[in-house]
Amino acid sequence: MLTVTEIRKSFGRTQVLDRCSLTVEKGSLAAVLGPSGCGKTTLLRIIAGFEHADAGTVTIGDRDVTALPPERRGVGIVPQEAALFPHLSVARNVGFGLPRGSRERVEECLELVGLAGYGERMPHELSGGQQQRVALARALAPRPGVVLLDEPFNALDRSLRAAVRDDVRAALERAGATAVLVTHDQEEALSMADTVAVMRAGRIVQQDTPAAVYTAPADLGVATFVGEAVVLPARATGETASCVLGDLPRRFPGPTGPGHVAVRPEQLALTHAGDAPGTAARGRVERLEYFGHDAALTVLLDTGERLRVRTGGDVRHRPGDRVGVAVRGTVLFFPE
Ligand SMILES: Nc1ncnc2c1ncn2[C@@H]1O[C@H](COP(=O)(O)OP(=O)(O)OP(=O)(O)O)[C@@H](O)[C@H]1O
Repeated sequence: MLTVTEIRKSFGRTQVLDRCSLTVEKGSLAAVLGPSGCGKTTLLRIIAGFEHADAGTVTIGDRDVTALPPERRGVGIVPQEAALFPHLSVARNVGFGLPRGSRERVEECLELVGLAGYGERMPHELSGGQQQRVALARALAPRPGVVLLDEPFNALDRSLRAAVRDDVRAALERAGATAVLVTHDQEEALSMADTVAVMRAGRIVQQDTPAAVYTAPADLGVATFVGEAVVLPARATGETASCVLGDLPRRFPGPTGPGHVAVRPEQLALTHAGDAPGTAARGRVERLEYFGHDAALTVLLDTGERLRVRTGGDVRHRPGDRVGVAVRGTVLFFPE
């Protein structure tokens, strides 16, 4: 288990981490998700020991490693680009940090990442995805207490990314590794991790399962950063939130007052204008983006707001059409 408690870090006058806390259960993968510049890399560097925190602690298992140098922490790192030694074979790259005569462990680690039999190849004979898996094998080889992955799929092209993600996830699972993945890609975080830690301005503002972060975001910022959301001014009473889309049931009933609702695009349904009873809002389709498996329609409401609505691949509305908008399910309300 990895525990990061109340870390603070400033560079000069700029505070980069502000009471930053993170917990990763043994054998699980946590994704640290946040926009560029929020402090993700600094947090990783502090866990690895390349950077010293101004305050706070880092514990791995039952060891407080806060004051230890990197080589005594038992942390493995997979950098953004594999950074293999080009003149060493795959096996020698993986065995680099191990005592002599560790051939069996090298083989075992290559098998973990699905590259059994590749030991004698040279790095340039591998694809980008295979190189990244070798980098993971190298990080796992000394049996580290924690593996840190710093945006490890950035250098890979899109078509390769999903497959390499699956391979890396499976290898980490087989190795029983406790791992932290840093990413600014929400789909990557939601699909790969056991928990997602959402980072903003040097703090983890919410850490929970992917489903909980998506369906019960801690605040409006998390709701809009993790997944798309249509945000509208609203007024809540206990059970409902009223906005231009009608009086909508709240997912979490709470106090009365002004604030905002967040509606996921897949909760919005379009009807042919006027023909559905109970339609609270009407407007006109402005734009259609077709993605094959689904599509997004931008609707300009008669009241002036714009909504982005997700529909299935079978699109029944065209730009210029008059439509009604209905909301399915419950909505999130955030008081002001
Ligand atoms: N050694 C340093 N000296 C001064 N400022 C630094 C240093 N390292 C990082 N910073 C600043 O700290 C802030 C956070 O940087 P960090 O690299 O941790 O963010 P990040 O979330 O990893 O961003 P990205 O996703 O773009 O890599 C930035 O404003 C950066 O300029």
